[in-house]
Amino acid sequence: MAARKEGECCEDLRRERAKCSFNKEELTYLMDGGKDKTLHRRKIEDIFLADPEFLDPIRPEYMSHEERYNNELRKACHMIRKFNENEDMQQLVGEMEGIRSLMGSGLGVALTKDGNPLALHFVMFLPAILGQGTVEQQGYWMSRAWTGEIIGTYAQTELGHGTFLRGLETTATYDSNTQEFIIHSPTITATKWWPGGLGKTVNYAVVMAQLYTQGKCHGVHPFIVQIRDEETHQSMPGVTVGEIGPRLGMNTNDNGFLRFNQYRIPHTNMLMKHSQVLKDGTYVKPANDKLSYGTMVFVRVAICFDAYRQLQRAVTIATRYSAVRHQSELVPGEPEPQILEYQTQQYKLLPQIATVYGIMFAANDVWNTYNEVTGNISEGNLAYLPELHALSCGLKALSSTDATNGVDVCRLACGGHGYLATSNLPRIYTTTTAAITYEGENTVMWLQVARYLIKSYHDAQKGHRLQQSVSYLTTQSASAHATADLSNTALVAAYKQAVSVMVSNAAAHLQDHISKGAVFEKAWNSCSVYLVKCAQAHARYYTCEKFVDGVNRAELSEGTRTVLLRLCRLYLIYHITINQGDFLRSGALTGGDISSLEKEMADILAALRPDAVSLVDSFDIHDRVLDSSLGSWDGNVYQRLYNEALKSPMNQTDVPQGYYKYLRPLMKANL
Ligand SMILES: CCCCCCCC(=O)SCCNC(=O)CCNC(=O)[C@H](O)C(C)(C)COP(=O)(O)OP(=O)(O)OC[C@H]1O[C@@H](n2cnc3c(N)ncnc32)[C@H](O)[C@@H]1OP(=O)(O)O
Ligand SMILES: Cc1cc2nc3c(=O)[nH]c(=O)nc-3n(C[C@H](O)[C@H](O)[C@H](O)COP(=O)(O)OP(=O)(O)OC[C@H]3O[C@@H](n4cnc5c(N)ncnc54)[C@H](O)[C@@H]3O)c2cc1C
Repeated sequence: MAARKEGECCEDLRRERAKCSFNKEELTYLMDGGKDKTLHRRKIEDIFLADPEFLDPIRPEYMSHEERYNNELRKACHMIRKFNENEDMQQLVGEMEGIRSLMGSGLGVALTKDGNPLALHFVMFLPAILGQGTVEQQGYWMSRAWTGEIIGTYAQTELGHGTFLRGLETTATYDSNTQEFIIHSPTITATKWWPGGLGKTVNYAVVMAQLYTQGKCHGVHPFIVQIRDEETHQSMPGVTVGEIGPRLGMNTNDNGFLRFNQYRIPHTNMLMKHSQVLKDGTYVKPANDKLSYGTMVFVRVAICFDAYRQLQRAVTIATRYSAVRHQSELVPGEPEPQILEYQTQQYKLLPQIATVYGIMFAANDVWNTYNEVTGNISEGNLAYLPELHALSCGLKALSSTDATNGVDVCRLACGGHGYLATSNLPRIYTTTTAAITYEGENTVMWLQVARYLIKSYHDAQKGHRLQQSVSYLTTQSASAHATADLSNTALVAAYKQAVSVMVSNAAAHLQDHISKGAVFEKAWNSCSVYLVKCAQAHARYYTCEKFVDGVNRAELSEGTRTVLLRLCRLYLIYHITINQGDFLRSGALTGGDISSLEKEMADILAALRPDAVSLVDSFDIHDRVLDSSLGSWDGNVYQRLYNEALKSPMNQTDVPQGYYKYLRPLMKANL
């Protein structure tokens, strides 16, 4: 593949690549999960990227909203057809994981650009059927949905409520006479608002609605609802559906609105894996009423993978550009250095490379936990559900925040050119930041983690055994850091101690408010800024621990392990230095420790500097997936910027229409 061949690059990048101290392929294999998987991924990329159907006639930024939607829909449908029509392709791409990569942050971002109208079908509609449907329901709906015979989305959020699910207003009232549910939107705020693909693309949706049967409300449950006619694609009688208008980014996802007027669906359309309504209207409770939130748990875990892949792209662009860009003088009279020579630039970029690995190791761990816990749930054991919920909320919030901040740091690190659409950094940013809001707004996610931490803290006080991710709340004490041990193990212990003290302080603050007469919920609100900090510190500790474990367990040659250990060390130290107050106040580290760590960080930046370009090369991102004038493999930055500017439709004529209509009359007004 041309974009990966050595030798075809500018002199700056050639020299950078010659300095590489480790085996790049080893890191690529580590990220993909093994050599076979890397080869497999490259093969799929080669097939899809060679297909001219996936090319855009012009940059999507120059198209109208509707043209952009049609262009992305064309490519998304071609992708599904290519997949369905070819058995070899199905074998090659694989099941859910492969198709998710085609639709999402892997290869998908090269095939469709600013949101994929079919993404929610694969990311949430199919998982909702699998996670919430009975075996018979899965058999019926999956066979139709998998091939694209029907297309669906996940319609939960309403105009009035996104976060507070118990406040959703859409109703599903069971009529035992006809054995139907009546779906209804009683108010304007009950209008479903935001679901991807809902506006114009889908003909079905999993609708989350308050279930009423035998005169009683049983809370939010999932229903498969037909939105549009399968032949004409017109909206069904009793259904009003449309698109919600332009957004910060992801504009071709056709996020939509949806209202129901006493709309009837068959009894069989309630997804009944966890709770049931019998034909006579009797309600059968689930083992845990939060099981109907399961689709969100799955997607929160998946978001962690999207987050680091977006950051990988941004930091690849910014690092290569920083090796090609020369600016200012480091030493008066000497040639202008590559901007990557500036320590401040290294401090912007190298921690982002480390963050990619930190999130990756933690995400892999949560993914394994997700599979274990869902396996247990299917056998009736729900003991680990609260821990999984807290981990998935915490890591979703940490990864989307870190990736968004990191992408913006990369954009800023490219100076003015990073602000250009052709750098692709603006689009990567608008896509990444959306994940802070969707699938559970991050502050709300942090507060869920804090709730779990405080509960666990109180359990520990009562002498109960804690689940593994919070077991440190039993064992750590607030004793001052005694030794000069600053090994990775000692730093992870310091993270644990800092959170442990913070959680115990938060519990004391809560108790203080309660002692003064506040009800628990009001006391909680009064402490919530600090509670969020506890949750963030916990998620950071967890990520640090998984990073250290991940590097220790990886099978790597000496040189590759050394570079990965440096990144790991940088990650541990970086977050200590930017949150040093937590470590000092808790007594986990001394001022002297932090000074030593700051010095060490400067040394690590210098040690990693020669490997910077090779580190991002090892992410192995194809030029078409990067889609950036600043970040391509060959480093031919200036020519690409110029060529892209020439393609602007405004440059197809010398004098614009606007000149004759507006400018000339103004300029010649006094003649
Ligand atoms: C390509 C583009 C892809 C884009 C995809 C985007 C798709 C979407 O955005 S879909 C919509 C996503 N929406 C959300 O995520 C909504 C966020 N809100 C929520 O999840 C919940 O309402 C939440 C968690 C905030 C609070 O729920 P609520 O029912 O009020 O529960 P609450 O009273 O706080 O807690 C009750 C208990 O349930 C637990 N709980 C809450 N959620 C869960 C869960 N998912 N699993 C297990 N337990 C849970 C709590 O921990 C708590 O436990 P405990 O009492 O032991 O402490
Ligand atoms: C790009 C995109 C795609 C989306 N796709 C879908 C989709 O496919 N399907 C779907 O159903 N939904 C979708 N959503 C909706 C998304 O899930 C919600 O926007 C999200 O859950 C946040 O809810 P909200 O908008 O009601 O925000 P709000 O809850 O109103 O949040 C507003 C502010 O209030 C704060 N706040 C709210 N509650 C609390 C609390 N308890 N404690 C402290 N602070 C609080 C928040 O932190 C935030 O600062 C999408 C959203 C976006 C942006």
